Amino acid sequence: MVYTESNKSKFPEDLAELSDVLAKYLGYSDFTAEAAIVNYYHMNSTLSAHTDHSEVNLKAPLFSFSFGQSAIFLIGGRDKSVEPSALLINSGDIVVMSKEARLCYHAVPKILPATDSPWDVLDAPKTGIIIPDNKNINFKYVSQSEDIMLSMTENIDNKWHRFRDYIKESRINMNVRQVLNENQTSILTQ
Ligand SMILES: O=C(O)CCC(=O)C(=O)O
Ligand SMILES: [Fe+2]
Repeated sequence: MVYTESNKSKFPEDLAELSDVLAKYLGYSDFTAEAAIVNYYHMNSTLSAHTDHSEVNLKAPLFSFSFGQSAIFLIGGRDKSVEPSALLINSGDIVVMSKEARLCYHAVPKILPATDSPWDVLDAPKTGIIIPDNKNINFKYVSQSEDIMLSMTENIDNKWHRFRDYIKESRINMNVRQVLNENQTSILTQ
């Protein structure tokens, strides 16, 4: 069993908020972000062909957020006889695996150097960085929005270089799923 009630923690509020905004935008009004895998890739990392089938709810879409270096993403069919298509995934791209694609085989055979490096923008003195005014945003999941705004500002001012040095040679993928069916409150009562 991949998912158990005895081994779980609270889903991060900011990622829940981001997933909710995307779900609403795409028309998936019932989507709830309940589990996420964070994949860390070095330049020589690969992820072999697999399907994501451990969730109780296999109808809900899967949202895949990518940052940093680029990747070749292969997506095939429900079995390995289908020849896959290749997509180039760049930093900031979101792959949505929904409907037929939800249970298709996929893989990451290659990480490629990004041609664009948006993380360097923060080296320039405060150009292009707009911290939104949280008073005008209605958050659904984020409870302490002031804290998030504060840590964003602090990270930009003091800690950004650490992330920038890391991401120059890495790719981070956050793979968000709904686990339970609608009206289901725990993994035990399916
Ligand atoms: O890194 C990616 O783009 C895909 C990751 C993935 O397929 C997974 O976590 O199941
Ligand atoms: Fe996957």
